[in-house]
Amino acid sequence: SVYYEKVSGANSQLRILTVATETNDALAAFLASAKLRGLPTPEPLGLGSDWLGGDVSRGAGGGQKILLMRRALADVPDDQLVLFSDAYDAVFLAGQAAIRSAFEASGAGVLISAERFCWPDQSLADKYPKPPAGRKTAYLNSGGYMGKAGELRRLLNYAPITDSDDDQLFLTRAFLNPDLRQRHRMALDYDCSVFQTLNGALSEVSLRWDDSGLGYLRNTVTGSSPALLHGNGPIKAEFWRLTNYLGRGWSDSLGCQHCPPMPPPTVAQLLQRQSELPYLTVGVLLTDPAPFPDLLLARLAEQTYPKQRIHLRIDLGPGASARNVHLAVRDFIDNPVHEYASIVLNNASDNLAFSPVSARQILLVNEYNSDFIFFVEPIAQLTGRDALTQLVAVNRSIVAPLLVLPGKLWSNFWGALNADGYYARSDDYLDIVSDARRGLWNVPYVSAAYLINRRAAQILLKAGAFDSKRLAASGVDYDIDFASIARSKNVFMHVLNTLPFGHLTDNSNTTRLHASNDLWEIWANPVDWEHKYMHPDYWRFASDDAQLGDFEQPCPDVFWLPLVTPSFCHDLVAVMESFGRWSDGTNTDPRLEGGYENVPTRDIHMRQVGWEAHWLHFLVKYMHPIQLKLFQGYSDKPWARMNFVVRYHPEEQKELRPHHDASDYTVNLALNQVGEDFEGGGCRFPRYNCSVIAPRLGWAFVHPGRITHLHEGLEVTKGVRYIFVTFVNP
Ligand SMILES: O=C(O)CCC(=O)C(=O)O
Ligand SMILES: [Fe+2]
Repeated sequence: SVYYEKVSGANSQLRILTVATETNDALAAFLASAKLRGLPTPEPLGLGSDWLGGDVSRGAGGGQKILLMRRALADVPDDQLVLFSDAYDAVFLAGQAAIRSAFEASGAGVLISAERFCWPDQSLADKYPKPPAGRKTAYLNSGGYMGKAGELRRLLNYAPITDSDDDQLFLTRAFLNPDLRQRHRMALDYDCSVFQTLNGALSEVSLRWDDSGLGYLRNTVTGSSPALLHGNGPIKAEFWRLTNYLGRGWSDSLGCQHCPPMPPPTVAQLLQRQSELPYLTVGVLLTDPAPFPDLLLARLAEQTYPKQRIHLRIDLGPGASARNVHLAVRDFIDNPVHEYASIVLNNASDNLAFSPVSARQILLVNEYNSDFIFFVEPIAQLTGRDALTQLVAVNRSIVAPLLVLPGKLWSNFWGALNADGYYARSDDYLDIVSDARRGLWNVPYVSAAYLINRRAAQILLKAGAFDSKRLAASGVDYDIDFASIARSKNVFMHVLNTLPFGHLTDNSNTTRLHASNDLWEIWANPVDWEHKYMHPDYWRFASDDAQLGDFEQPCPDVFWLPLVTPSFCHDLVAVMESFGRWSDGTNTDPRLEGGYENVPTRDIHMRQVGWEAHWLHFLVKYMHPIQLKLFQGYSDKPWARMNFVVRYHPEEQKELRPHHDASDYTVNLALNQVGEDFEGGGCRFPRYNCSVIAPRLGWAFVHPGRITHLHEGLEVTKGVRYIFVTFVNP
């Protein structure tokens, strides 16, 4: 746990030195961890200067760190206690008293971090002294050491070193020299009392939380609670994952410690202080095919973040060249109620080179005035109205709202990486995806929708993250490439699930072929499908509570049922009209087995437009529960050979003579509106001298097909009447 102690004088203050040639999220995390533990602010050496120490993630290097330390120590009083730590992969887990007493207990003049692996010169491994029994951290790690300034200064000057020499080799050679080791009382921190290296030690550390919810580690081998955790070597993703729990993030007993304690601000509150709010560019990247573009845009328009602070950009790429995408965008742009700071449509449908990455690049180059850029890909559906507000409030380099494919474990973040840099499941992945753990999570990969702040965008742009030529040459997936550049630049990616923000759609089978592609999504994306196409009142009639008596009967044993939305009706008519091959309404019908239709209508069968299986699925999923209520004891799953849209028109077919249907029961669904789209029409049941003459859009009436329910289609006198007729269980 943490100690907040009284500091008696300047000399007794520990000084923490680190090397950081640039500021970034990793340095910020290091500094924040020191602050959280009440430690003096670490002093970064070399800020703003060029890093000359080589790429230490690939090979040896880092001598510049030693040189900077020598210079910094030159005028520090001899007996000042100094701790050195790497800056970009370390966090403090304890305060000054714990560090000081662990150092004193070690009896060392210079206490140095120890690790599992002998690096960079493995041939030195057998020159090392044997560690105490049971300790596996036998080798020196130069990322952390401490001692009195005088002792450190003398040690670091024992031999010449250059910027590009290896600092770990430099300290190793000193340690392996018995004279030097003794002279400076050098000791490796085998007990991990101060320094915990993580590489190779993941299974030896266990997460704990103190009573206040502050996270720390217990080393289960040594029994210590190390003061400084170092994500040395190739363990960065695991290291940063652990840090989600090592501050005041999420704890076992308190859960999410930074979730909004109060309800999020209302729209009115936001509007009141909107002039203080940062500007956002929202880039909607409709570059790939994806279902429900209309829902995506409508949900964006529902966001609480004030539109006056949003520059909206919509990019249409060649992959999204479907009729419904273009219609959705046109409807949205034409809607005069939007009050965005600006709104621009970039129609690049004909530009085959236009890709998600080039769309991002164009936006970033052109939109540097905004404080943040929010990229949305077409598979992201932001149902949570506060998503943008919350993402801006957490103010990170990159932050994604958690989006999960409904009913699946597929999401827009990864919790861990495998050795090749691809997906691996972290221990906490399922808890985060299921919202069992809510919070803000530092993760190695995000996709689909995320907010980038301006500083991070500049770094990534400079690093080539949006360079489509480089990307094409690399052959790597855009998202994976982007995340790996962000990681290499210490631009942190977070995923936020403090509130429900939305979900993903599955676009792996999305078609561009039809006039209304979303109808085809009934299997792949049932959640949005129901939202778009099921009548909102349907669920009341399908619920366990509803009974036969709850259904209106316009005629005896003819039942009204709210079934689908106006969008469904509109989309189905569009499919039929764009297909266009209406039957001629004569008795000869080559589509039928016998080739003869006794009571012909001018119609198109579902099979002809490739939507029969979808409708049969609909019947089983949505009509069966209704059937059980309307026709008690008749429990067979519904099936239908005849599913067709009829078109009545005064100059084509205008009516249908009295007949029985080839069905046990018939579903007759009104696809357009009497009074608006046509006049006349309706269905008359002569036995009861009763007609259904005011069909309701999206409602079906359901009636027995034979014996008692002889019926006729009444004359349409003006306009066009469309109905969708299904003969269930012929
Ligand atoms: O026009 C109507 O509503 C009746 C249609 C009909 O009975 C049929 O197509 O079998
Ligand atoms: Fe009929």
